[in-house]
Amino acid sequence: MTQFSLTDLERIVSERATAGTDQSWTAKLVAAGQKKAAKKLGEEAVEAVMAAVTNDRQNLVYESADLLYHLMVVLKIAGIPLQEVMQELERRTAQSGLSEKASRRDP
Ligand SMILES: N=c1c2ncn([C@@H]3O[C@H](COP(=O)(O)OP(=O)(O)OP(=O)(O)O)[C@@H](O)[C@H]3O)c2ncn1[C@@H]1O[C@H](COP(=O)(O)O)[C@@H](O)[C@H]1O
Repeated sequence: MTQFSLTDLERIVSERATAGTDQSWTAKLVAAGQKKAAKKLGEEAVEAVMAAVTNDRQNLVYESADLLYHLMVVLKIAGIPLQEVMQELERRTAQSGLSEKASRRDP
């Protein structure tokens, strides 16, 4: 069982964001801007979806790692701390997804 967490990844992304662009993919993406980073996030999401629908377990693990990493880069560029996302997830634990969906439905 690994001790590595998204908080560790957030710290690494934050540290690498200001590294030399010839030495760091993170720095390169951050320098390229949100449009490029978000595009990469979308590509990795599609790759994860493809792995899921083809039941490619090993690739789904690999693409999920790519997806989470690129999400951390996008959040970094947007200036959104992971903590804020976790707070939103925590807030949602008060209600099931189905009842939340029902509450949004037109009467
Ligand atoms: N987790 C990751 C991680 N996951 C994926 N990637 C990189 O994401 C890039 C995108 O992958 P693709 O195959 O889609 O890239 P590509 O086809 O070459 O991309 P294009 O040029 O076509 O846009 C690759 O260069 C991967 O190496 C990552 N790069 C960095 N990290 C973490 O960030 C740390 C710092 O990395 P650097 O910022 O590169 O020092 C690493 O030690 C890791 O912990």
